[in-house]
Amino acid sequence: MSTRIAFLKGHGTENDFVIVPDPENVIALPPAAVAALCDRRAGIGGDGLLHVVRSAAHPEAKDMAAEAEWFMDYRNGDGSVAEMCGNGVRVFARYLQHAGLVPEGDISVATRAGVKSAHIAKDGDVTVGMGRARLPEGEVTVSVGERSWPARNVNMGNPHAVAFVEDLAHAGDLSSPPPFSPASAYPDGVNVEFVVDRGPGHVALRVHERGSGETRSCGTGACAVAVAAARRDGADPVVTGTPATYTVDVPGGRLVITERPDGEIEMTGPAVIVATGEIDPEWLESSAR
Ligand SMILES: N[C@@H](CCC[C@H](N)C(=O)O)C(=O)O
Repeated sequence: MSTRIAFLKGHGTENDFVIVPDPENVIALPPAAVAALCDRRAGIGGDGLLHVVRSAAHPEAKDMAAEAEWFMDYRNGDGSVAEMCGNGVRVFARYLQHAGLVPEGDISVATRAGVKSAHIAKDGDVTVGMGRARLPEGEVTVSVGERSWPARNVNMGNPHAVAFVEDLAHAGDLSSPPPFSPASAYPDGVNVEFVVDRGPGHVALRVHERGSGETRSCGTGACAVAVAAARRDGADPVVTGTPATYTVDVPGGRLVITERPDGEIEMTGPAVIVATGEIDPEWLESSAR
């Protein structure tokens, strides 16, 4: 009889993940298997999957092993690979603490977008050092039905288009990717955030995530939104020397994002482990065919 495979389920502001601990990187997780695990009817269900691997055991993370013992091999719900997941890093850190693999306090996590630092509070929030935003030049437009909006191109390790709208309902059905132009702005697809103001330093978003559809939160998206809002509001902490903090409401909760005078972005929010279980390896193998 083959060995059963452990999994956990977790979420951060209701961006939910199947967590598969696999320290030595021996579990086969081709895109079809990931999509089957993330399927909400025929699988466990999740917006994405966190494959937990020792950095030294993963070809994409070996070079980061000296700085970070654990690698977040992140996959979208459709099985595609993404560079980074902000809510995922918080949940990943919470899992490591929950499993006794790291102490409370400060840890490092290797990702495809580099090593991220995380501060874990036992029963509270997790704060992640998300690195700096890149703001590629050029005008971008996103559309939903008959409506179009200018969008800010913000790269948080993964690509985002941030559009300020009058009403979040105008974003309509976000299950399919909103069209954007020019196509050259995002050769690998994009996560699209629609944003409204809620008050000074306070915004709310809806998001279409590349590879997952509309989700109830996106951590990198919230960071991209905070940076786009700051620039729109005339604030650039690197220039002014004053940090810019935005509260970002997402359908699944609230994140607080601060851009510091050195350009580094910090994201704080919840990270919850909700269940543990076992995957039937025969089902997993057949789902990959
Ligand atoms: N939910 C994530 C982002 C996950 C990756 C994204 N869908 C992509 O393809 O870039 C977050 O919290 O940042």
